[in-house]
Amino acid sequence: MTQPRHILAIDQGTTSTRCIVFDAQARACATSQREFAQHYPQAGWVEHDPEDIWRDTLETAREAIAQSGLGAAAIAGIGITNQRETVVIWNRETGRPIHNAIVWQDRRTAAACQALKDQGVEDMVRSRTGLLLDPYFSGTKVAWLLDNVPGARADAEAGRLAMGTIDCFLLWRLTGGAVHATDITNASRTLLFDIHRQQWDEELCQLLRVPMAILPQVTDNSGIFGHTAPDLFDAQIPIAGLVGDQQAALFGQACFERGMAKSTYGTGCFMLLNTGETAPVSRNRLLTTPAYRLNGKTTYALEGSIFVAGAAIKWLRDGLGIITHARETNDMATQVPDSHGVYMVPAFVGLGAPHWDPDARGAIYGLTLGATPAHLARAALEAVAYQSWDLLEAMARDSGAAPAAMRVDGGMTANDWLCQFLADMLQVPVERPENLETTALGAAFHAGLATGVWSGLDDLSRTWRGRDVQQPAMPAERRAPLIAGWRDALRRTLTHPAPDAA
Ligand SMILES: Nc1ncnc2c1ncn2[C@@H]1O[C@H](COP(=O)(O)OP(=O)(O)O)[C@@H](O)[C@H]1O
Ligand SMILES: O=P(O)(O)OC[C@H](O)CO
Repeated sequence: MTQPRHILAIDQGTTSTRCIVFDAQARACATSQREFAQHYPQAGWVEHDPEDIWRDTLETAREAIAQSGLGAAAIAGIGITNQRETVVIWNRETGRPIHNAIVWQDRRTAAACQALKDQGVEDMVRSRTGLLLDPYFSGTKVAWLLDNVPGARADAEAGRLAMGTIDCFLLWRLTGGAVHATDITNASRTLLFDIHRQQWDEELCQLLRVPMAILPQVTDNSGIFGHTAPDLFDAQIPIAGLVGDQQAALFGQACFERGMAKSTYGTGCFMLLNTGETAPVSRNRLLTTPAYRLNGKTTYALEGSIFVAGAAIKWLRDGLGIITHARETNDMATQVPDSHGVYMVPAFVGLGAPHWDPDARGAIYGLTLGATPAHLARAALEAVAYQSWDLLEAMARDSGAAPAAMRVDGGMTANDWLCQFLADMLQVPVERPENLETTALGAAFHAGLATGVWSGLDDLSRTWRGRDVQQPAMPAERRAPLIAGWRDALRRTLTHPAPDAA
């Protein structure tokens, strides 16, 4: 039989799960996708049912393989990429989760984070993990589960429970409970992992009250981590790539050189800048995060995380009912010459980088009787670009220079108007790739490296194909007052004064 040359990528995102089969030219040849339920048990809380995630993963994987016309035996490997920080705890014996997954957007541990800050440990946590004390990250969510599910803490201490981010949970299920492992990009988002020594940190585990017995083994991004259980597909497939979704997008965009950057516009927006082998501590409240580890060698990135991007467009549709489809916002934004002074600060779940204000809430300023749905839609899109500018500015201050270009991807980048406004605000060319599914592609790349479909990073770089480039075109005298208006709206929304920039 000929050597298998296709890869199945599993992209388990915040609102949907999709599986894509890629060929050796990095072209998608089959796709299957499902949206799944979001649970909001209290204001600021967000949960997912891990059984929904598992069911959708298995069904979409089977559908994509069937649609490709290939059998499972023709799949060289599976690459898993996932919404990061979202955490599940399950029983090792039964494999059943003890509670719903707590999602990255969930704010229930804001008080726990504040209590840790009051102990004066944030600088120590930052220097070891590259993160800040914010409910976004998994560690305080794990402690919440152990404290609130009856019997969980005792079970965890006795080694009966396992914890994992979604990659880890899916790897466990796909291997029939044989492998409890996660990769470095996911481990690094827990607040429990030292990104310099590259191991779980005993002191941090004690500080966050997480027993080390529940933690998974930490791996490179590319390697053979296990095989699918015999009853799942018509052949056992190696699981050969594991990577958090934003690091996957950086990899899928072929940003392998120091100084290259990408920004992904889905539910949230995540901008990552490759910093090479150095892990700089940000002076501007950005995160330092491993981008990938191959053969034990780590490449790092600076990251800016915005919690709400496309989610604001979803709110225009589902909350306000002023649009029927997200794509309508493109035409609405072009129907009006400007936002009519309307600014939206989409702090629906607090604000992430560079402000880190979990208590801020969304606001709309500048409403007059002349404001229309088109102005609101335009303000929601503009907010995404203004927030991106805040990140880029922080990155440029940290690294000495802005990247030469920004590679963009994610569902929102189908919006041409947004891409041009982004270029105008960022003042760098905005490059869209031919394949907008860069997250899934990044996971496929990792799995393909481990299974010999691709030979190395140069081979992967050759597969990257640009679709178009938006050049900055707005005159400075028009841009400056827009940014000033945004800054003013932001200042009115923050619950604490903006930290001084370094
Ligand atoms: N043409 C568009 N204009 C603006 N927003 C869009 C457009 N198409 C999709 N979106 C938004 O993009 C998001 C979906 O992007 P996607 O990358 O699939 O997200 P995720 O992976 O986070 O689930 C949704 O929030 C949707 O509202
Ligand atoms: O599911 P996405 O694509 O919105 O990504 C979520 C991020 O990984 C959260 O850190």
